Amino acid sequence: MGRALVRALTEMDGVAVSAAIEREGSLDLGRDAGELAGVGPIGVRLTDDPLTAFAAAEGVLDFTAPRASLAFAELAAQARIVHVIGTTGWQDGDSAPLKAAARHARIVKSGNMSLGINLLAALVRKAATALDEDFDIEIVEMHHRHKVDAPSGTALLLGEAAAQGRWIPLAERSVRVRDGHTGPRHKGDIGFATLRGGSVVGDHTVILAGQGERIELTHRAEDRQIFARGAVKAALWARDKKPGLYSMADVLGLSD
Ligand SMILES: NC(=O)C1=CN([C@@H]2O[C@H](COP(=O)(O)OP(=O)(O)OC[C@H]3O[C@@H](n4cnc5c(N)ncnc54)[C@H](OP(=O)(O)O)[C@@H]3O)[C@@H](O)[C@H]2O)C=CC1
Ligand SMILES: O=C(O)C1=N[C@H](C(=O)O)C[C@H](O)C1
Repeated sequence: MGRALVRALTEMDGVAVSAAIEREGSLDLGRDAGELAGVGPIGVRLTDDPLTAFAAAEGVLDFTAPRASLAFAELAAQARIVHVIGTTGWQDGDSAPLKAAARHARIVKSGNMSLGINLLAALVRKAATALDEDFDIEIVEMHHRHKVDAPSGTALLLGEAAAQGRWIPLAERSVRVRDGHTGPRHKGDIGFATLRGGSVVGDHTVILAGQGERIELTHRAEDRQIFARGAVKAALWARDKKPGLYSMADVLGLSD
């Protein structure tokens, strides 16, 4: 995503790359971020010094790993800047430190930065409300072979939308793995299925399966630039907002 973000930042108006961060020891440190992203040199060399980078920036676009994003949120709070978090794979205990950082930083966090998925989430919420528990909800996702977390952040976002539509807590009703003699499906559960392989950018389908009929709502991401452009849009949106924890639905005007 780092390369996609640099490409988006060089293509879009009103933004510029002030720094690009890699981990200590990375072989790419010192290389030009634009050259790595395939857009030619932009005069910004990869650094492993986030403190200096954050101090000089108005916002940070962060697609890394939960531990790194938590550390970056603390730095964004100290620098009082915008922090856009696309990272997925969060654990239960991660939300408290993020909320603490959002007292000073303007944080936009979403498992998916695309317009299409956030619109799909709104449709799923509506469908889950309209169709009662006689319609079983299952969420299927497929991603490229390099993805390390499951279910995807997007699948969980869509599951949350379905749970909101049904007024149920997702954590208590989600079934994330099935194996062996599982017994019959429990009415009202929200199931997840994960596929991994090849170069798939990101496919998500929410199935509402009833007796004798089935609705399938699908989004297929074809290009990672949709996530990068969404992240830049989120940063520009958050620039004049108060400190807080926002979602991509807030950015796109899709929240209730
Ligand atoms: N919300 C959205 O719309 C989207 C979210 N994502 C999510 O973004 C994340 C990244 O995805 P992707 O780019 O494919 O993954 P990659 O593994 O290709 O990239 C993650 C990068 O973060 C770097 N990184 C990890 N920890 C640190 C650290 N402490 N300091 C500096 N750099 C660090 C990694 O370095 P190293 O290789 O050295 O570990 C790596 O270069 C995932 O969680 C993915 O699910 C992806 C696409 C869209
Ligand atoms: O790792 C990815 O590639 C993606 N991750 C996000 C997720 O976990 O949902 C968003 C997108 O689907 C691509």
